[in-house]
Amino acid sequence: MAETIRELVSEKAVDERIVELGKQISKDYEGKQVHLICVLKGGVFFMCELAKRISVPVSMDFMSVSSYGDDTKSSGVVKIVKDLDEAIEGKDVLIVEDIIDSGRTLYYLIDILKKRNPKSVHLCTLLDKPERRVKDVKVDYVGFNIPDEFVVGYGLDYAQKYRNLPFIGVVEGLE
Ligand SMILES: O=P(O)(O)OC[C@H]1O[C@H](OP(=O)(O)OP(=O)(O)O)[C@H](O)[C@@H]1O
Ligand code: HPA
Ligand SMILES: [Mg+2]
Repeated sequence: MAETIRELVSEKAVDERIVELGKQISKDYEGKQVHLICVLKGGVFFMCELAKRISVPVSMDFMSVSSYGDDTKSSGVVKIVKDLDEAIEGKDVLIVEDIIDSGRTLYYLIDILKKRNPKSVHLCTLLDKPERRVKDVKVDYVGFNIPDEFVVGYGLDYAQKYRNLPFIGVVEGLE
């Protein structure tokens, strides 16, 4: 069977939810500057759209990490592939992710970032799959809770494809 994409969250619903999240974040960070940290590559579409909807001052930085599953030697530990350009000491950091699935990536990343003495660290994700959680991660802002299905679009890929879809879809017809 050929791969097809079934829409799970429409473009309109994603866009509207991002506006709401931007309003909530602007309220919560009133009087502060929020330092957005994008986890590449998946977080990039969401972070750009979210940043446009935040009305307090925003600065941005980017980080790339590689996660290793249970079947590899490093037992789920995250490795930094591209580090941040700037120090985060004293900053109000908001990590922006496309999805929290097992929680492994963020569990390790939050630990790494907290050691750099930011003023605060919070987490915003477009999608959360709570059923799949292996590592406990506190998520402060969630766009949508989704069921345990493999999703693509809005930054999320399947074998590097489909990141550019403007909606969230489920890949069907996988072997
Ligand atoms: O909660 P977890 O089980 O750790 O999964 C979530 C992470 O996995 C995906 O990234 P991936 O490592 O595939 O890289 P990408 O963003 O470049 O696609 C996603 O963007 C999250 O960062
Ligand atoms: O459902 C998913 N889709 C794409 N990438 C992912 N990384 C973790 N979960 C997912
Ligand atoms: Mg991915």
